Amino acid sequence: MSAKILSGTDLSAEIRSEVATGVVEMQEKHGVTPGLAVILVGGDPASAVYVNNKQRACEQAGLFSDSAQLPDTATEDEILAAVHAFNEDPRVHGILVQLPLPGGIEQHRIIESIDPDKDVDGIHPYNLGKLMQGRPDFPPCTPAGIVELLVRNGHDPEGANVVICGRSDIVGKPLAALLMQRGRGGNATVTVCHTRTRDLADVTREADILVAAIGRPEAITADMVRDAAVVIDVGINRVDDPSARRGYRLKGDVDYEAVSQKALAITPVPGGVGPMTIAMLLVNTLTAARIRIHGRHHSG
Ligand SMILES: Nc1nc(=O)c2c([nH]1)NC[C@@H]1CN(c3ccc(C(=O)N[C@@H](CCC(=O)O)C(=O)O)cc3)C=[N+]21
Repeated sequence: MSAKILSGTDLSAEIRSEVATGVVEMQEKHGVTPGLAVILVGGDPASAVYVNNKQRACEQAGLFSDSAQLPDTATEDEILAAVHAFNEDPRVHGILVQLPLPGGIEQHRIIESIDPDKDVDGIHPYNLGKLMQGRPDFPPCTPAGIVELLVRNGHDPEGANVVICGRSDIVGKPLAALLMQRGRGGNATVTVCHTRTRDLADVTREADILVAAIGRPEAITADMVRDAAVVIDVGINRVDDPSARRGYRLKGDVDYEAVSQKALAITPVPGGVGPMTIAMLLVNTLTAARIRIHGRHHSG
């Protein structure tokens, strides 16, 4: 058997065009153009690629976009000042601070300085609290993208055993919360695995839906996957490849070749979860603009 490929490239294009329609409607009805600001600290080339992708996606969907690029020597106060400036900027509805921040910066202080109404990443404690209560305004982008990939491809997590490998604040933990909540994309039975999990393969083999968010290339091998499982690969590992255009290749956290022989469906890397993350960032930015216009209760 060869797994069906769940294309994030295709679905993200669909969602971005839905956002574009929403943007035009908002401009016509309210004269408002939703805007996103990205703050990038330091010169990590991978981060710069994502920031460029985000800005290009904004422009294509008709959103306003701005960015602040600070050197990796930036102080906490300088980063706080950049956040504050976008908090006060009326053209900006959403703010994303690219993580991780350089060592020595108190990441939580920066995140907590973001206006929760502009926190389109959904990582401010206020928004994470609402997520835990099953009423998120801004579901974190990568988890939200994974839920859309599942639901819109006919793999509703309701009643399924979902195993998530990885417990980060930005992927594993919020994804578990989304999948276990009541309502659309939820009602799953969720297990979260991590570096201290005993007999990991015994746990992953129970998964109807397996999510790999580990950050190590090909960590999930075929023997860890149940027949006909749906496999979601969140990994975006750069591995050296002198024959590649850029000198590296992207590899997921899943051994794609072997696992796709066994799975029912699988996301590729690149072209899977990555583009979905960006699409959901635009969705959340449109939501943030709606909230500014109508208040938190009518944000849909
Ligand atoms: N506050 C915060 N929020 C984030 O959402 C966030 C972050 N920090 N820090 C870094 C990670 C990573 N991330 C990606 C987004 C898009 C692609 C993406 O578009 N990937 C393409 C390929 C990109 C390439 O060619 O390198 C793909 O998978 O097809 C990848 C990774 C968001 N992140």
